[in-house]
Amino acid sequence: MYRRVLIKLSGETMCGEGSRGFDEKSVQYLVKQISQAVDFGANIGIVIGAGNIFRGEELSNIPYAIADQIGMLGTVINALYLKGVFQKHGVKSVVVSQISNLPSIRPIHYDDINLYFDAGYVVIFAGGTSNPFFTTDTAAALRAVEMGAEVLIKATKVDGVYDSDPKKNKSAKKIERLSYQEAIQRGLKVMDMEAFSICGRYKLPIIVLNFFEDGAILRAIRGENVGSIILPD
Ligand SMILES: Nc1ncnc2c1ncn2[C@@H]1O[C@H](COP(=O)(O)OP(=O)(O)O)[C@@H](O)[C@H]1O
Ligand SMILES: O=c1ccn([C@@H]2O[C@H](COP(=O)(O)OP(=O)(O)O)[C@@H](O)[C@H]2O)c(=O)[nH]1
Repeated sequence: MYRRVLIKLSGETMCGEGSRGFDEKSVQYLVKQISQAVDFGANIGIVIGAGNIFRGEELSNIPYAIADQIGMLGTVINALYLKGVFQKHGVKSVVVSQISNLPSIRPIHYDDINLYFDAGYVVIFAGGTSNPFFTTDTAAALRAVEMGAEVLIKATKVDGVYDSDPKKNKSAKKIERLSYQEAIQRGLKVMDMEAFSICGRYKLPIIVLNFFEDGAILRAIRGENVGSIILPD
């Protein structure tokens, strides 16, 4: 089992695949998946994307750096939304970020993160890496290392790593176990190369699983075989 886990959630977990905004049923499902992990006793950190609101690449009429800052603000919106629904359902959480000092957001302090976990809070990291030109996959890898996670779970729309994009190639084959090096060399685009590289450097395992498979996150945290795992050689 894993005791300390960083879960990367796509923004689309807020609304359902291919949709936009927030959908009550999707958010209920999300709260259920995270509650299961919290009730199991794991320390949970979350990095959430903003694909349900805005991705920088969607705005081609303004400079990338500015579009990406709008994207990062989207992650702050999602983090606060998540905190709100967690609160409603009795899940204790704290939002931390370096890019926003709103009344419900705290700055990131390493010492405090341990205190939050000791007190049973879910820690939601908002604002990506704080830098344009990156994505929340890279933010997830950085925050996972910073919070001392034992594993990074990428909860996404496919049930693992394939030899090519399974959404585009129906005969793609699943790879249940691989190394960071292999993921980078073969250009497997389920995650950013920067994220693979950071996790590889700090020997942090990555599990890629299907968020829409009920209970998959909990099973992965319990140490069961779910999705694909990326490990050192
Ligand atoms: N080799 C691969 N194995 C699995 N998925 C892949 C691969 N290459 C591309 N993908 C695609 O990557 C997607 C996950 O990445 P991304 O869209 O960034 O997810 P998220 O929105 O969860 O961050 C999958 O839905 C899949 O279509
Ligand atoms: O460190 C970061 C993280 C995110 N973003 C911006 O925020 C958007 C939303 O993040 P992401 O695409 O990772 O969301 P997801 O696909 O996971 O929902 C990105 O498209 C980028 O524009 C950024 O500039 N720097």
